[in-house]
Amino acid sequence: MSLIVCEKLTREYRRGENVIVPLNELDLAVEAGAFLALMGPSGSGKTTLLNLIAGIDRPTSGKLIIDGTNVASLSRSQLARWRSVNVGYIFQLYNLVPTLTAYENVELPLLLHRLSRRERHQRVATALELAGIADRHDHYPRQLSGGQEQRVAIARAIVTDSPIIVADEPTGDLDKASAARVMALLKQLNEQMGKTIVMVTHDPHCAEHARTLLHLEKGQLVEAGAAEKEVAHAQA
Ligand SMILES: Nc1ncnc2c1ncn2[C@@H]1O[C@H](COP(=O)(O)OP(=O)(O)OP(=O)(O)O)[C@@H](O)[C@H]1O
Repeated sequence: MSLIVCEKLTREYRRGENVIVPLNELDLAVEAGAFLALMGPSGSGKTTLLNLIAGIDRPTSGKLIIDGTNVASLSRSQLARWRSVNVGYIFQLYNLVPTLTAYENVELPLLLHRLSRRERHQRVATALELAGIADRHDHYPRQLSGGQEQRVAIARAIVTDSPIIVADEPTGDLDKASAARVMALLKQLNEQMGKTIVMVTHDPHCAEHARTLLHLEKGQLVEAGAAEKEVAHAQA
């Protein structure tokens, strides 16, 4: 069975008389271990889909089954708990807490888990090490470059060892070299640690690192990309 299954997944927003439908009866299956890039024009529903998969938002209708759990049926507190175990989120602008050090930012998601201080320390140290940013553990976000901030954010996303990582334009604000480093890191997490990654990107160079490429338009998947991409990888 697929790890993530969307069936007629729909999200509507109502503003007075107006109804916006960023996701419109979307069907999608993502296998465990996939590295999926989502592309599409602005407003096509990419972030909306990511937020639903991450359990930050809830669908208006349709099914969203992740690892056998019908995420839409969970209560708010169950969803928060589910999210803290299952999904790490990487944002375009990092979303680090400015008053906390790199170490403390990475430690934050673990405070929702029952762990001893020692276990927490081990996990934070491992995540910082994996993200290649351990030497900056006591720096505050303002003392870091964008690329370094994003690596701290990646450490925060992996510290709970969740099986799924979602990333919303993770290199959108980075220079070429930092972007390449972040993409190499995501690839490593996918290939060596088996993380399932769903990434939104506008950058074709970024999308090339993924194993499957899907296009969204007006809240629906449009064919093209996926099959070609799979073939290209198979032949590589
Ligand atoms: N909370 C909200 N309330 C009302 N409308 C929303 C909300 N969130 C998103 N939308 C609308 O849904 C549509 C899709 O937004 P979404 O952020 O998913 O697009 P996107 O494909 O990620 O775009 P971009 O590439 O510009 O980030 C947009 O028209 C947006 O204005």
